Amino acid sequence: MKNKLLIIGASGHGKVVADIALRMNKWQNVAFIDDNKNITTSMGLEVIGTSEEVSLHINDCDIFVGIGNNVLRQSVHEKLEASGASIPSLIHPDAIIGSQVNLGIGTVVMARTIINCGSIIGKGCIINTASTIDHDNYIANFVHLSPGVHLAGSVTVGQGSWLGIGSVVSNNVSITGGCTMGAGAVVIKDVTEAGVYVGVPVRRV
Ligand SMILES: CC(=O)SCCNC(=O)CCNC(=O)[C@H](O)C(C)(C)COP(=O)(O)OP(=O)(O)OC[C@H]1O[C@@H](n2cnc3c(N)ncnc32)[C@H](O)[C@@H]1OP(=O)(O)O
Repeated sequence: MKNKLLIIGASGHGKVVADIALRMNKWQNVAFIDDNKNITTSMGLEVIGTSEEVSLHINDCDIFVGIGNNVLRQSVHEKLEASGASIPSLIHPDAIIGSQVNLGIGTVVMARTIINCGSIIGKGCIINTASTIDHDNYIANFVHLSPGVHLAGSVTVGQGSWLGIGSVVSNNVSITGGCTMGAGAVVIKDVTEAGVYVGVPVRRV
């Protein structure tokens, strides 16, 4: 671990990421990188350059991708990882993490989230505010669980899927990669084809 943290992305999601990093109190300095040259500060923190300049900071900073879009976050994260960057995981002090939970690098766990025992969370995931992941879930890489998502026991969510705000998944259900579940969706059976799903119970749109 380094004593500086650089967050790639200074807009909405990046700001929440920075807030969590500051509350963790592990880094002496937290700053942003952003490709919008008009943004010079965010959250009172300095924006020190664009993504082209990230390589200049790899030796002296931990680096975290604070980009909400799953595809873009995956692409930036994978380049960083390949270049040997030190990528932390970030956990809000008010999150509750059970025993035998594994969290991948580049994953952020936001306030009031609960992850119960035996769950595995991949890398580059967003476990957003007040979501719950019950026991023995498997969340693959680059998934976003929006605020207030509730996953029952033994749920699987495949790579890059995005579950919209307030969506709910029943126990033992598996959602394949590349899915979008709309706000308030309820998933009661396996979803085996990538696509956009909405409603209670979900239908593909
Ligand atoms: C901190 C944060 O902000 S994290 C981000 C949280 N944000 C969210 O959770 C947003 C989730 N996004 C949604 O729910 C979106 O509506 C999506 C992604 C599911 C669909 O968006 P689009 O692809 O633009 O679809 P579009 O708006 O054209 O809707 C297609 C159809 O699905 C319906 N639909 C869309 N969303 C929903 C929903 N959540 N529940 C029920 N029906 C829905 C529409 O009414 C429309 O139906 P119709 O064809 O009968 O008219």
